[in-house]
Amino acid sequence: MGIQRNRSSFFPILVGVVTCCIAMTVTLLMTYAEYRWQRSMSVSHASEHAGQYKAILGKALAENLIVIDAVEGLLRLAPNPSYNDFQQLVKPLLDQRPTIKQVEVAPNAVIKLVYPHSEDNAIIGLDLRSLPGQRKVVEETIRSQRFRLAGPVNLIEGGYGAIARKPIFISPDGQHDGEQFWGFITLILDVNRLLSEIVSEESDTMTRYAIRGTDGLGAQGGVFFGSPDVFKQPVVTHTIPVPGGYWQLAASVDLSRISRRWEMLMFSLVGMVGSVVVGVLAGILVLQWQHLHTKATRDSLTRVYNRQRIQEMGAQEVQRAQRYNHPLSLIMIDLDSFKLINDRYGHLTGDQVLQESTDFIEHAVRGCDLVGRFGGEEFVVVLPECDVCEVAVVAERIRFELCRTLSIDYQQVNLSASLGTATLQRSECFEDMLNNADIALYEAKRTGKNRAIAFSPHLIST
Ligand SMILES: Nc1nc2c(ncn2[C@@H]2O[C@H](COP(=O)(O)OP(=O)(O)OP(=O)(O)O)[C@@H](O)[C@H]2O)c(=O)[nH]1
Repeated sequence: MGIQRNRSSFFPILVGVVTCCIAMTVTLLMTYAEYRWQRSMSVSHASEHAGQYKAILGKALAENLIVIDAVEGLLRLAPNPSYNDFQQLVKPLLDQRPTIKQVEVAPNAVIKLVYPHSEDNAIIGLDLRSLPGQRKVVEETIRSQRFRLAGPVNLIEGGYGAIARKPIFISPDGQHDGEQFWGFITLILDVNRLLSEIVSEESDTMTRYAIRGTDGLGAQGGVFFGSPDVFKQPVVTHTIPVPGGYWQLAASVDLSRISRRWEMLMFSLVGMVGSVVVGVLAGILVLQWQHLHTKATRDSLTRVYNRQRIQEMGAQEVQRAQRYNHPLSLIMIDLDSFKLINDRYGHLTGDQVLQESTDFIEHAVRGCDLVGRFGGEEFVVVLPECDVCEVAVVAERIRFELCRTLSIDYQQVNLSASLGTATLQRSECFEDMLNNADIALYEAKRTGKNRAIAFSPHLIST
């Protein structure tokens, strides 16, 4: 009985802890699902934007490079155009293309026409082959006859730009494509401005973009926008064709930032606190339920089963015993002259006697026997698997346990009890057993108390 009580007092704690663990597991799973969702959102956001940036950059480059075709058309018509003619053609084109810093025409690789022009323009008359940094590229461009986009590099005229340099080759009549190198048409592109679309739209701090491919070398070229780290674990890469090669644009998502986002931290924190609260509430609920259940089934003074519960359980035991043809017995116990105890020592002492008597009864029976207070100073014990001989032994043991002098508040209280026993017969119900035990108990009282008497039919007639 004692072990059962301990177990039931641990039960609310167990339910609370298990509920808390389940809630925490659910929280962790939901946090992980949220992390996965955020990650896939970030990746698709990065992929979508990278695709847009590729399109924007590709379009901007194509629009800018058209200017070279326009200048080339002019040169084919007039191989030695005046600055005015050159300016009239180029000015409106550059007004619409702010990313072009400069247009240069360099017959035989010597810069002659520059727009926008300034009087002290130091580069007029400059032979491109004399520039240590560009000499190799210039010569390679003439040799390969390839239109190339060099850089981005720091420009001698200041700033950071990419140089789109187209070598022009003419036929002997000077009008058409041919074998003879004529010179260069060069566009200087303001790369920072060109990339401003990306820079300005880079508001999402988790997504980072980078571009590499200095001199059109693609994956082999240097990184000229963003961090090289982006190329370590990119979620998407795009190729942007440029004259003579390609640029490579990549996007990466800083996944560690997702788990550090305040929404995620709040979600986890609220989930954890919520789990503890749910666990505590579940424990309290079970405790309340246990309390109500105990109130409904236990006697408040002695904590053994109350009359209603012992009758329910007794009826179940009768059904079980009859179904499996097993023995079942019942003992009715009545403390002797209890009124006298109350009158002499007071009700409080009487209550204590009832509590101690309960302990003695429980001590005298097996753990599987059911002990209940039937009312007043009357107790009932239901004994499954106990036949007429065994119940006599148990009844005697209880009588012996209850026949003693109790010391309560320095007062000596003499205690004894009378007992009536009944053993289940074939067609009886639990009420019949109670009646029979009561008849036997009455006989025990009548014949001098402090004794146990077994029911037999002849007692009915006496
Ligand atoms: N202290 C206390 N007394 C109770 C309680 N329930 C019933 N009683 C008292 O128990 C006494 C029972 O008295 P009786 O029915 O005359 O029985 P008795 O004095 O034991 O006499 P016999 O049964 O013939 O031995 C009454 O005085 C009731 O008031 C209780 O919960 N606490």
